[in-house]
Amino acid sequence: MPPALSPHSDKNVLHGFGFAKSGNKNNLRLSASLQDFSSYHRFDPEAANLIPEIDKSMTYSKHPLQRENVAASFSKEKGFPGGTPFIMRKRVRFIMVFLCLLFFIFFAYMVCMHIYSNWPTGASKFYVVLDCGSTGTRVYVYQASIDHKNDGSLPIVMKSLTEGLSRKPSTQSGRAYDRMETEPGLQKLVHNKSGLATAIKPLISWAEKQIPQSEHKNTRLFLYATAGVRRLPNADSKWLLENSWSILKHSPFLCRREWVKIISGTEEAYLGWTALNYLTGMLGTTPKKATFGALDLGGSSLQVTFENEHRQHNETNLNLKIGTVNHHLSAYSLSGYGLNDAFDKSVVHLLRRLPDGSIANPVNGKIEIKHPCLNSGYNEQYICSQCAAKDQGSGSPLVQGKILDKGGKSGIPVQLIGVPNWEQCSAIAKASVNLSEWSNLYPGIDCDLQPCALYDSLPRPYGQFYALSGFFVVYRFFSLSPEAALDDVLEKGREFCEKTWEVARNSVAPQPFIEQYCFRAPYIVSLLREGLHISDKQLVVGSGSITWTMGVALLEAGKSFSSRLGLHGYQILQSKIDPMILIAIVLMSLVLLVCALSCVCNWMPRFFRRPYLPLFRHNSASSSVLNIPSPFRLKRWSPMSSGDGRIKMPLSPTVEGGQQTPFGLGHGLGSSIQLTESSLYSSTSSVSHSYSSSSLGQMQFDSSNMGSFWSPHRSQMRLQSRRSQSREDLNSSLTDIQMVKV
Ligand SMILES: Nc1ncnc2c1ncn2[C@@H]1O[C@H](COP(=O)(O)OP(=O)(O)OP(=O)(O)O)[C@@H](O)[C@H]1O
Repeated sequence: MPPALSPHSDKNVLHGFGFAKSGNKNNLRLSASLQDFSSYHRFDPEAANLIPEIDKSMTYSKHPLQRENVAASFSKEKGFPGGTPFIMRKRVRFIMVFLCLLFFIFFAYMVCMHIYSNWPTGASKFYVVLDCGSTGTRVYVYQASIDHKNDGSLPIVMKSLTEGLSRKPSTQSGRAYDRMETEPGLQKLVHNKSGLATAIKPLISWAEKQIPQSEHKNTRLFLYATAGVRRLPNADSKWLLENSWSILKHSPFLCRREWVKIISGTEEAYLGWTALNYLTGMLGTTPKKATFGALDLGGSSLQVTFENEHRQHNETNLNLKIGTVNHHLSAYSLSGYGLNDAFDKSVVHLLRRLPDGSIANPVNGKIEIKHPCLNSGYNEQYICSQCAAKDQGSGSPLVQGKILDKGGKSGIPVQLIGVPNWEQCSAIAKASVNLSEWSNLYPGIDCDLQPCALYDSLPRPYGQFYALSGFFVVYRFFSLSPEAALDDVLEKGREFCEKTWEVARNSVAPQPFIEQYCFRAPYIVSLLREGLHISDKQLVVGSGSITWTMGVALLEAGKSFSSRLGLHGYQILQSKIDPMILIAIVLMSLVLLVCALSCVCNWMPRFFRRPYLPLFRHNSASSSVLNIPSPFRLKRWSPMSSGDGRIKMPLSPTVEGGQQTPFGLGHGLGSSIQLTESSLYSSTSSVSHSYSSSSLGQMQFDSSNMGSFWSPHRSQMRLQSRRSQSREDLNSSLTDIQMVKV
């Protein structure tokens, strides 16, 4: 107990409330609690212009001691050696508080985000993606959910729903893919409303069955068209998209007009790459792992995507940020390099070599083409899509006119006759790959010297690749394992070509394009080796489940989950915080909060300002207004026992006057001490903490317990009834209390 505040001091009695010396600013400052400060800041003696105002307003201003006491009591220069101006100090304090709170908010945010992002979420999201390819239209349904694994991988689980689709081995089923699809591709259904509805509606109905009905409304539906629709005239593709939208807007799913569109070759490329690297566990991992390049071979185009640190080719560059990881991609699409288009090119190639007369005078009205990649005995009509294309040399059409066959295929009908010859077939496959055959490039590209499927402006693929879609289809057709070498493909292709058409057709399960596999075998080998300069060592053949549609769902799910968590680009979704660091952050934020509250004690929650928390009260009595090291200094509180065994409290008038403890807990023991202090101290506080608004507030609480000691005094009643005590009230209270004491 500070001697200057001792109730036993004569000087204290003389000066009323323990202000031992009018000139002792230390002691005087001790008498003011934290709560006083902001209420009485106008008492600052350094703020000269305020003093006359104070003098005028204060009822006790004529009392020299009190006047001096007040001035001394609120002089803060003790806390700031050098006499910093009050406004400056106020600003510093404000900035400190602001910084503390800022840090506290930041740390609290970090902790919340960590907890929130690791919170197991049962909720999953569904996505429906319609892939309108050149070969057909398919629907994919994905279910996405969050799953935090501790291996640094992306915390999104993407599941493809395939209920009702039975996957059979290639010997039993010709269907290479595990998907719901309709044929032909949309590009063959221009201005055919009923055909379009037949192509789309069954897919939507199937998707509806995959997803719980309650989720239909919230399930996003996307229709993305690729190469087949991409190469249509603008008016035709527009018609297709508008009419597709008319069907889809009536579906139970959530669909917008802008989600019904043609995606560019580059988009298709990076979406496929995203799906591949997600499924192989390479996407967005921390630390970053080497990703796989993707070779996605469709019916019409080939998409090439790989991570490329050398970014000299701007038009193919793409920056993809997944989680905290940046991926610099090269992504491009080679139109006309898909399996179906490549076979078409082989027909064009042969057509070009026909004598002019055989085109001008077709046999029985049909142009006959002997194809070295067709089995003997094969003799079928074929609609050549590119035969009506302009001859690159002359600029004139190869064949005049264009017809639509029964299936809606547009092109020139030709009669294909199988005349198998493996060497010639391999040469035609190579010609289909060589860009100089299909462009005005001169001189032609030497496939041994440079990747002859690529323009100079396109970056050469490097690194490890997954060969997807069409590559997978060919491998599956020949029952090759994913590890099989390209020479194995050639071997199988040669064997297949040597069979008669009858034998060849019956050697596999019924499926489309059986006749083309004799060509497809040397074609994919030539495309990889000569067109792209990719060797066996760089290659793995991927499964049919890896499609760009999963990339759509994945990126959508990423957006949706990260925005739900208030995060950006999965950054925090991905971040892993060590539990020890987390604990440190929690502690740090609490310390900062306490610091902030200490700085502005008036902001301290009322709970902490209650007198039954002796720690705080005592502190305020023993420290200066501005120099409070810690509000929680328990050890400094020590109730004293009076000679008669009752509890004595510092500065307690009850002690001096031999007053009984209001709760009758006269024998202060153990845990009762605080309670006793709490009730007793209210009287004490009204004296020693006479400027404390919290004390005043406390007095209100304690009045009912104070019994006769306080109740007769009008001033005390006033104190009890008003929490926000004005200065005048306070002064008059002080005067009254002084009188009581006397
Ligand atoms: N279910 C299937 N069974 C057997 N082969 C198939 C099947 N679906 C497609 N194919 C073959 O695989 C090739 C590639 O098909 P895919 O679906 O990947 O391409 P697409 O999407 O139609 O083409 P693009 O993206 O160029 O428009 C097709 O040309 C076809 O020959």
